[in-house]
Amino acid sequence: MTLLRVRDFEIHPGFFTPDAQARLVADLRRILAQAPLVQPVTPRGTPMSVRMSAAGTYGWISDRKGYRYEPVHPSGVPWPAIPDTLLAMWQSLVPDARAPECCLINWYDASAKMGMHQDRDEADLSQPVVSVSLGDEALFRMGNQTRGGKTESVWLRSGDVVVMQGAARTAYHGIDRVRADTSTLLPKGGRINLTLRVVT
Ligand SMILES: O=C(O)CCC(=O)C(=O)O
Ligand SMILES: [Fe+2]
Repeated sequence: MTLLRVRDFEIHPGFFTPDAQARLVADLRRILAQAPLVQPVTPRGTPMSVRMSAAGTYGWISDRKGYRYEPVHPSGVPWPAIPDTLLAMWQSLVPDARAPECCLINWYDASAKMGMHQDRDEADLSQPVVSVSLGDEALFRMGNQTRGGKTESVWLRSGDVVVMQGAARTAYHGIDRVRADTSTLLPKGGRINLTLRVVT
Protein backbone atom coordinates (compact mmCIF):
# COMPACT_ATOMS: atom_id res chain seq x y z
CA MET A 1 0.00 0.00 0.00
CA THR A 2 1.51 3.34 -1.03
CA LEU A 3 1.72 6.28 1.35
CA LEU A 4 1.98 9.81 0.09
CA ARG A 5 3.22 12.41 2.53
CA VAL A 6 2.32 16.02 1.76
CA ARG A 7 3.65 18.27 4.52
CA ASP A 8 2.50 16.34 7.58
CA PHE A 9 -0.62 14.90 5.97
CA GLU A 10 -0.51 11.14 5.28
CA ILE A 11 -2.45 10.17 2.17
CA HIS A 12 -3.24 6.53 1.39
CA PRO A 13 -4.33 6.46 -2.27
CA GLY A 14 -6.80 3.67 -3.05
CA PHE A 15 -7.01 2.41 0.54
CA PHE A 16 -10.51 1.06 -0.17
CA THR A 17 -11.01 -1.24 -3.18
CA PRO A 18 -14.00 -0.58 -5.45
CA ASP A 19 -15.86 -3.48 -3.72
CA ALA A 20 -15.16 -2.06 -0.27
CA GLN A 21 -16.32 1.38 -1.47
CA ALA A 22 -19.60 -0.11 -2.71
CA ARG A 23 -20.14 -1.79 0.68
CA LEU A 24 -19.51 1.53 2.42
CA VAL A 25 -22.09 3.18 0.19
CA ALA A 26 -24.62 0.50 1.24
CA ASP A 27 -23.78 1.22 4.92
CA LEU A 28 -24.24 4.94 4.28
CA ARG A 29 -27.61 4.39 2.66
CA ARG A 30 -28.82 2.76 5.90
CA ILE A 31 -27.30 5.50 8.05
CA LEU A 32 -28.78 8.33 6.01
CA ALA A 33 -32.24 6.72 6.05
CA GLN A 34 -32.12 7.06 9.86
CA ALA A 35 -30.19 10.34 10.11
CA PRO A 36 -30.84 12.32 6.89
CA LEU A 37 -28.39 14.85 5.44
CA VAL A 38 -29.08 18.43 6.48
CA GLN A 39 -27.71 21.67 5.07
CA PRO A 40 -26.10 23.43 8.04
CA VAL A 41 -25.87 27.19 8.44
CA THR A 42 -22.84 28.92 9.92
CA PRO A 43 -23.27 30.78 13.24
CA ARG A 44 -23.64 33.95 11.13
CA GLY A 45 -26.54 32.36 9.26
CA THR A 46 -24.86 31.61 5.91
CA PRO A 47 -25.86 28.21 4.49
CA MET A 48 -22.87 25.88 4.03
CA SER A 49 -22.56 24.32 0.57
CA VAL A 50 -22.06 20.77 1.93
CA ARG A 51 -24.86 18.67 3.39
CA MET A 52 -24.05 16.81 6.62
CA SER A 53 -25.01 13.94 8.83
CA ALA A 54 -23.04 11.70 11.17
CA ALA A 55 -22.65 8.32 12.81
CA GLY A 56 -21.27 7.49 16.24
CA THR A 57 -21.75 8.79 19.77
CA TYR A 58 -21.63 12.39 18.61
CA GLY A 59 -22.38 14.31 15.44
CA TRP A 60 -20.92 17.68 14.55
CA ILE A 61 -23.53 20.43 14.19
CA SER A 62 -23.42 23.99 12.94
CA ASP A 63 -26.35 26.37 13.38
CA ARG A 64 -27.09 29.90 14.61
CA LYS A 65 -26.03 28.81 18.10
CA GLY A 66 -22.53 27.83 16.96
CA TYR A 67 -20.37 24.82 16.12
CA ARG A 68 -20.54 21.87 18.49
CA TYR A 69 -20.90 18.13 18.93
CA GLU A 70 -24.36 16.79 19.79
CA PRO A 71 -25.45 13.27 20.87
CA VAL A 72 -28.53 13.34 18.61
CA HIS A 73 -29.48 14.30 15.04
CA PRO A 74 -31.38 17.64 14.76
CA SER A 75 -34.59 15.54 14.41
CA GLY A 76 -33.95 14.09 17.89
CA VAL A 77 -32.97 10.55 16.83
CA PRO A 78 -29.64 9.13 18.05
CA TRP A 79 -26.83 8.96 15.48
CA PRO A 80 -26.50 5.47 13.93
CA ALA A 81 -23.43 3.36 14.76
CA ILE A 82 -20.14 3.83 12.90
CA PRO A 83 -19.83 1.00 10.31
CA ASP A 84 -17.40 -1.82 11.20
CA THR A 85 -15.40 -1.27 8.00
CA LEU A 86 -14.52 2.22 9.21
CA LEU A 87 -13.67 1.05 12.72
CA ALA A 88 -11.33 -1.57 11.18
CA MET A 89 -9.70 1.10 9.00
CA TRP A 90 -9.15 3.31 12.07
CA GLN A 91 -7.64 0.36 13.97
CA SER A 92 -5.23 -0.43 11.15
CA LEU A 93 -4.12 3.15 10.44
CA VAL A 94 -4.00 4.66 13.95
CA PRO A 95 -3.76 1.65 16.32
CA ASP A 96 -2.61 3.74 19.29
CA ALA A 97 -5.53 6.16 19.16
CA ARG A 98 -8.67 6.03 21.28
CA ALA A 99 -11.82 4.73 19.56
CA PRO A 100 -13.48 7.24 17.20
CA GLU A 101 -16.62 8.86 18.62
CA CYS A 102 -17.83 10.64 15.50
CA CYS A 103 -17.97 9.84 11.82
CA LEU A 104 -18.99 13.07 10.15
CA ILE A 105 -20.62 12.59 6.74
CA ASN A 106 -20.17 15.48 4.29
CA TRP A 107 -21.93 15.34 0.91
CA TYR A 108 -20.63 17.67 -1.80
CA ASP A 109 -22.46 18.37 -5.04
CA ALA A 110 -20.44 19.63 -8.02
CA SER A 111 -20.53 23.21 -6.75
CA ALA A 112 -19.84 22.57 -3.06
CA LYS A 113 -16.59 23.44 -1.34
CA MET A 114 -15.19 23.78 2.14
CA GLY A 115 -13.18 26.85 3.09
CA MET A 116 -9.78 26.61 4.76
CA HIS A 117 -10.24 25.73 8.44
CA GLN A 118 -8.71 23.86 11.36
CA ASP A 119 -10.51 20.94 13.05
CA ARG A 120 -10.51 22.09 16.65
CA ASP A 121 -13.89 21.43 18.19
CA GLU A 122 -12.53 18.25 19.81
CA ALA A 123 -11.31 18.20 23.43
CA ASP A 124 -8.13 16.18 22.80
CA LEU A 125 -6.19 17.45 19.79
CA SER A 126 -3.51 14.78 20.34
CA GLN A 127 -5.97 12.25 18.84
CA PRO A 128 -5.85 11.81 15.05
CA VAL A 129 -8.46 12.58 12.40
CA VAL A 130 -8.95 10.06 9.57
CA SER A 131 -10.86 11.03 6.46
CA VAL A 132 -12.25 8.90 3.60
CA SER A 133 -13.17 10.14 0.10
CA LEU A 134 -15.95 8.48 -1.92
CA GLY A 135 -17.33 9.46 -5.32
CA ASP A 136 -16.16 12.41 -7.40
CA GLU A 137 -12.61 13.72 -7.16
CA ALA A 138 -11.92 16.75 -4.99
CA LEU A 139 -9.07 19.22 -4.74
CA PHE A 140 -7.79 19.12 -1.15
CA ARG A 141 -5.67 22.07 -0.05
CA MET A 142 -3.24 21.77 2.84
CA GLY A 143 -1.81 24.76 4.67
CA ASN A 144 -0.16 25.77 7.90
CA GLN A 145 -0.82 26.10 11.64
CA THR A 146 -1.97 29.66 11.04
CA ARG A 147 -4.19 31.01 8.27
CA GLY A 148 -2.43 31.96 5.04
CA GLY A 149 1.06 31.19 3.78
CA LYS A 150 2.06 28.65 1.16
CA THR A 151 -0.23 25.70 0.56
CA GLU A 152 -0.11 22.45 -1.43
CA SER A 153 -3.03 20.69 -3.08
CA VAL A 154 -3.79 17.14 -4.19
CA TRP A 155 -6.77 15.59 -5.96
CA LEU A 156 -8.41 13.09 -3.62
CA ARG A 157 -10.06 10.18 -5.43
CA SER A 158 -12.70 7.68 -4.40
CA GLY A 159 -11.24 5.22 -1.90
CA ASP A 160 -8.40 7.50 -0.77
CA VAL A 161 -7.83 8.01 2.96
CA VAL A 162 -6.11 10.96 4.66
CA VAL A 163 -4.65 10.74 8.17
CA MET A 164 -4.16 14.00 10.06
CA GLN A 165 -2.02 13.61 13.13
CA GLY A 166 1.00 15.35 14.61
CA ALA A 167 1.43 18.77 13.00
CA ALA A 168 -1.26 17.99 10.39
CA ARG A 169 -3.87 17.57 13.14
CA THR A 170 -4.17 21.32 13.61
CA ALA A 171 -3.10 22.44 10.12
CA TYR A 172 -5.46 24.47 7.96
CA HIS A 173 -7.11 22.48 5.14
CA GLY A 174 -10.09 22.73 2.83
CA ILE A 175 -11.75 21.54 -0.37
CA ASP A 176 -11.45 24.01 -3.26
CA ARG A 177 -13.63 22.16 -5.72
CA VAL A 178 -15.17 18.89 -6.79
CA ARG A 179 -14.72 17.55 -10.33
CA ALA A 180 -18.18 16.44 -11.50
CA ASP A 181 -18.76 13.04 -13.12
CA THR A 182 -15.34 11.61 -12.28
CA SER A 183 -16.85 8.62 -10.45
CA THR A 184 -19.91 6.42 -10.86
CA LEU A 185 -19.88 5.17 -7.26
CA LEU A 186 -22.67 7.38 -5.91
CA PRO A 187 -26.09 6.98 -7.57
CA LYS A 188 -26.73 10.74 -7.43
CA GLY A 189 -23.12 11.69 -8.21
CA GLY A 190 -21.16 14.14 -6.10
CA ARG A 191 -18.68 13.34 -3.36
CA ILE A 192 -18.95 11.98 0.16
CA ASN A 193 -16.28 12.60 2.75
CA LEU A 194 -16.30 10.61 5.97
CA THR A 195 -14.26 12.06 8.81
CA LEU A 196 -13.58 10.00 11.93
CA ARG A 197 -12.68 11.80 15.12
CA VAL A 198 -12.28 11.35 18.85
CA VAL A 199 -14.46 14.09 20.33
CA THR A 200 -14.11 14.00 24.15
O1 LIG B 1 -14.06 16.82 2.56
C1 LIG B 1 -12.91 16.69 2.97
O2 LIG B 1 -12.08 15.98 2.40
C2 LIG B 1 -12.47 17.44 4.21
C3 LIG B 1 -13.58 17.64 5.20
C4 LIG B 1 -13.13 18.40 6.40
O3 LIG B 1 -12.08 18.98 6.42
C5 LIG B 1 -13.97 18.46 7.60
O4 LIG B 1 -15.11 17.94 7.60
O5 LIG B 1 -13.51 19.01 8.62
FE1 LIG C 1 -11.55 19.60 8.43
